[in-house]
Amino acid sequence: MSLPIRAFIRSFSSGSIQRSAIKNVTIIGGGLMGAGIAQVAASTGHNVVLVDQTKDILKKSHSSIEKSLQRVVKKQYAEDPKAGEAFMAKVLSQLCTETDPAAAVKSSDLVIEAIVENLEVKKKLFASLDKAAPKHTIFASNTSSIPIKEIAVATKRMDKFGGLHYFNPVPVMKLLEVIRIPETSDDTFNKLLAFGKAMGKVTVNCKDTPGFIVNRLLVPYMMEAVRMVERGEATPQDVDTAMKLGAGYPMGPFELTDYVGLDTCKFIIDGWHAKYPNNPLFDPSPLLNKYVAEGKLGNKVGEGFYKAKK
Ligand SMILES: CC(=O)CC(=O)SCCNC(=O)CCNC(=O)[C@H](O)C(C)(C)COP(=O)(O)OP(=O)(O)OC[C@H]1O[C@@H](n2cnc3c(N)ncnc32)[C@H](O)[C@@H]1OP(=O)(O)O
Ligand SMILES: NC(=O)C1=CN([C@@H]2O[C@H](COP(=O)(O)OP(=O)(O)OC[C@H]3O[C@@H](n4cnc5c(N)ncnc54)[C@H](O)[C@@H]3O)[C@@H](O)[C@H]2O)C=CC1
Repeated sequence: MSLPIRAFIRSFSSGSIQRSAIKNVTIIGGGLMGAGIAQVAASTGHNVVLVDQTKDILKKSHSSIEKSLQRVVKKQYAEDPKAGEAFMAKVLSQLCTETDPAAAVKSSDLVIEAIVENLEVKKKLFASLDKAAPKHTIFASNTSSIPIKEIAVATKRMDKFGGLHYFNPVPVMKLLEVIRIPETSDDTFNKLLAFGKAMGKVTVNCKDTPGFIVNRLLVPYMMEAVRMVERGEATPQDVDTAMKLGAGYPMGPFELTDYVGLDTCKFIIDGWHAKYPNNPLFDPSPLLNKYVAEGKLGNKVGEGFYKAKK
């Protein structure tokens, strides 16, 4: 592990991370992102309720959190396994699961939504949460590509609405994009920034523009790599090798697409294409569509452009 990541993870357990006004956090969606956000929020002293549609899904979320925590603890507490066990028990004791979103937000200071990248589904969820959550509760979406304002209009608390965009894998990636819409109050925005810092993340302020900062640059790059293969100019393997060894990226664009999820990439690009049909950077890709139609969604299902390593 590189030193900065080690120091970052160490700060979880040493209590050196800043505190924020937000203590009780509800995370809706226990997939790739929601599980990671829940893990880091609980590791940094927050009480976390993780919500998904079924108990079976939540069992998988819990076991992925345990595995990821074990990776952290194995390295962090290599010389003191007992303290590692205590840390892990403490983190897990601050995390519970729930299938009823309305029950899960009853004493929540902050709700972070990390469900499927679909505007209508997100709006429906937030409209119902708006009725169930206390007045003071702040709402945030982890959307990769949907304008925050288009989600926020489903609620009557746009002043308490913003975006918290995390990066995969959440326990390792240090960045958090904090997005405000014109209606977001200064108080809400400052609380979101403080919460991000309390989670040990470095925050950047973003406007509600397509893809915020990172995805506006990263997704067109990933899509152009797919188009390069569609045009028969190179193989995925050669593109990945080239970008890792020639540009110093930790993963090539095809490895990264498998890691993010081909379905998520398709949701992003299709959404942007529908909104900005004349921008060639947002053109859909027949090859990506084919893989998604075949159910090759990436590492989360065992296969995408590559077969996932066991
Ligand atoms: C789509 C969106 O909206 C936004 C997005 O998220 S875009 C995607 C952004 N993410 C990226 O770009 C990721 C790019 N890839 C990387 O940075 C790296 O390949 C990686 C951090 C994922 C893995 O790093 P690696 O060196 O190849 O592998 P690995 O050795 O397994 O992991 C590095 C360290 O992180 C730790 N780690 C990796 N995944 C982990 C996880 N899920 N939980 C806990 N620890 C983890 C490992 O234990 C390892 O620690 P040591 O160095 O102490 O051994
Ligand atoms: N995959 C990535 O690298 C990143 C994804 N995101 C965004 O995070 C969100 C989630 O993405 P992933 O975690 O990758 O998806 P995922 O497919 O791994 O997980 C989504 C989870 O949400 C659950 N879900 C769906 N509808 C629900 C509902 N109405 N109520 C409760 N749970 C529901 C699903 O059962 C699933 O477990 C998306 O908006 C995505 O764009 C953001 C950053 C990175």
